[in-house]
Amino acid sequence: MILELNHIEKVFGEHTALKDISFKIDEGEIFGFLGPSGAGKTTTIKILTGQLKPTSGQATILGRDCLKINEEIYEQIGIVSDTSGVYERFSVYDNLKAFADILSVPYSRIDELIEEVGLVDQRKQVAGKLSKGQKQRLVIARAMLHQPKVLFLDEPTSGLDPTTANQIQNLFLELKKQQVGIFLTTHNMEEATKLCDRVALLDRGHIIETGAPKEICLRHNNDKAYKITLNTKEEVTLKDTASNIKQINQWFIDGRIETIHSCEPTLEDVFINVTGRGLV
Ligand SMILES: Nc1ncnc2c1ncn2[C@@H]1O[C@H](COP(=O)(O)OP(=O)(O)OP(=O)(O)O)[C@@H](O)[C@H]1O
Repeated sequence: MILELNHIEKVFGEHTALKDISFKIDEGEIFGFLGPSGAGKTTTIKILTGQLKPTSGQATILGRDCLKINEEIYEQIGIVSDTSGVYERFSVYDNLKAFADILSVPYSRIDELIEEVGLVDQRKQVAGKLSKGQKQRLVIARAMLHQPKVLFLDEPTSGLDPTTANQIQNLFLELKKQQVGIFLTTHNMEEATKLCDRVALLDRGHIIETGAPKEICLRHNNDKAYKITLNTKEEVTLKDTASNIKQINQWFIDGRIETIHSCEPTLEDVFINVTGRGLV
């Protein structure tokens, strides 16, 4: 077990930011924490990384109480929160070298990582002149420098174009193969569906659903329906009723169906159905 939260509550003054939060993350698992702004995602990361004390409940990371995280545990944690902390005037290589010195990581690891995150052409470029996506890769490389067992990714692809976001997401899938346990917060349900083994949907400090993305969507597939494109290019959506299924069968027999898809809800639909509000 890499992370475990048991009945965590966090109260700020009059405001309860987290209420009865429990989940576990295993090695090689990507766990997504999905919720709109203010839901409590960052507060959870702060509790898990020992930056904030919970009001009640217990949090452990790599077998140690999060309130007692020592250097040995910190050396096994990587955090990607935003692009602050990058030395703008240093090159990509020198940024990583500075952190390698702090973390006593051999320099051979720097080039290995530069290659892994796809910054070989930018190796000598100053960080201040990197694109947003390149800078994010640098931040990820920095978080991976000491080969942590746990990685916290707080909105890691927010503001990136879809192609860059996709490349960065693939990097996380590579890390998963290396058995890194990843805690990912995002507003982006497509990202969560692509990356996460399990997710928790967080609404105003409460977990309202948890499970594998597909499992959650199927659990909420109450109004089963099919979206069909006919060979006349006409598009129809039919509910799963006996007469509609008969009609669909007939269209198949007559060779009239060009495409057919089931219409199960997305994670965003589930969130809206349960809370009445969107994820963003
Ligand atoms: N130090 C603090 N003092 C008082 N209230 C706080 C503090 N930190 C967070 N909160 C409140 O706790 C709630 C959860 O905040 P948190 O930053 O965890 O949300 P979030 O889900 O990370 O949002 P975002 O996606 O915008 O980063 C919010 O209502 C916020 O105002």
